[in-house]
Amino acid sequence: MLTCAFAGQKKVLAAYEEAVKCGYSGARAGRLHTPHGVFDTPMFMPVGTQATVKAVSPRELKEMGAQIILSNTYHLYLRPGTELVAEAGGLHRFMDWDGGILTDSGGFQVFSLGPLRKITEEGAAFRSHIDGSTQFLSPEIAIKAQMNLGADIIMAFDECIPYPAEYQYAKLSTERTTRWAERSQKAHTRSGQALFAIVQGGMYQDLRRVSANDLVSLDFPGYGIGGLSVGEPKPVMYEMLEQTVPLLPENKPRYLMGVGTPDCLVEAVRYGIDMFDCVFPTRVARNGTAMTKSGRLVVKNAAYAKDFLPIDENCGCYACQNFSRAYIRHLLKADEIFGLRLTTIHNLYFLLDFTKKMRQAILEDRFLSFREEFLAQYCK
Ligand SMILES: N#Cc1ccc(CCNc2nc3cc4nc(N)[nH]c(=O)c4cc3[nH]2)cc1
Ligand SMILES: [Zn+2]
Repeated sequence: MLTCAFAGQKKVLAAYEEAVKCGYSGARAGRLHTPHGVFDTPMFMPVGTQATVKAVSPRELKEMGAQIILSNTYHLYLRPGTELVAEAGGLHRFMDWDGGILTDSGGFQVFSLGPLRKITEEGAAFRSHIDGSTQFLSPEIAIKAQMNLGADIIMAFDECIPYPAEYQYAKLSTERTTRWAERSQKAHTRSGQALFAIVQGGMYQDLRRVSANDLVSLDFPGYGIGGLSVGEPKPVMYEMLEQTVPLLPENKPRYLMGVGTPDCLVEAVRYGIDMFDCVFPTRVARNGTAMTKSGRLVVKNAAYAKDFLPIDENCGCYACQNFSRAYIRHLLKADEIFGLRLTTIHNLYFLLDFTKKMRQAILEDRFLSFREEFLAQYCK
């Protein structure tokens, strides 16, 4: 079963002005117990949408410190089918990954990938982005699919409310997501696997509070915070976190879905978030952009043609330990696959290492100064 122990940062605010300006820090360092191991939080989960984290191997993921990776039910349901994965022995065996796996329920993909979708109380009808066939997902179907895949943590079927959305639509959708969470819970019969609910509510403080309270009363082992990182301004995302996180049980993990960049991670950790996932590091890597503590470095740019330094001299990743910006730029310009492999390895290592540094700062009770120093150097 999933259990957590969190060592929160001391609640005592330092006497000086900055601490009050920064506000209370809800940052905490936890340990997540799953059937595939005990994992440290805060954590970043590399995204392996179609049962592979694009361009890197399970061995490389392990070497860079990945603990839990994310896969998408929507994609694996459409191709190759979750029954096939079950026949192969489940997702861990299928992709040869012995760490933790979390599967998203499809709630986001159906509403962002599947064209011509129709939502009813029963579920969501949509057209497959692969072959245009008419498909249907409901809480029961999504949970059955995730039990077939056999992830350690699975997500309730929900609707990710688009941004912006009218209050009345957000209200009705959030209430339906809560009913779908209850149906997900009833359909979930696989022991040893944790089902997280997903808090919705759009960008409305009152709906966020109602959603959180209703889902907490259904007593899930962990909580995703959905409906964010959907185009809203970052201050609005932080405001929704401020309204939502304090209502969630302190002894259960909080997972902010679809986030993302180190500035958002450090702010969300301050509000008490433990888990993150995002395609950002792997997607921008394939466009030749590297993530650094000072912001993005577009390795493909001509400026790096004769730059024989690594992407980041202080980075311990395979790319920075062995190759120069000039070499990686050459590979990217030549469309050599190894080039985007190296940028992907660097970006994933950067975020995984960043969460490790945040955890250490929390354990040493210096998270707020760590946050201040990082944000002062990082340009978005
Ligand atoms: N590069 C790049 C890049 C591409 C997309 C994004 C946005 C990711 N945001 C996001 N993922 C989500 C997944 C989600 N899954 C579910 N089931 N429900 C959500 O409300 C939800 C909300 C999300 N918001 C961020 C960066
Ligand atoms: Zn590196």
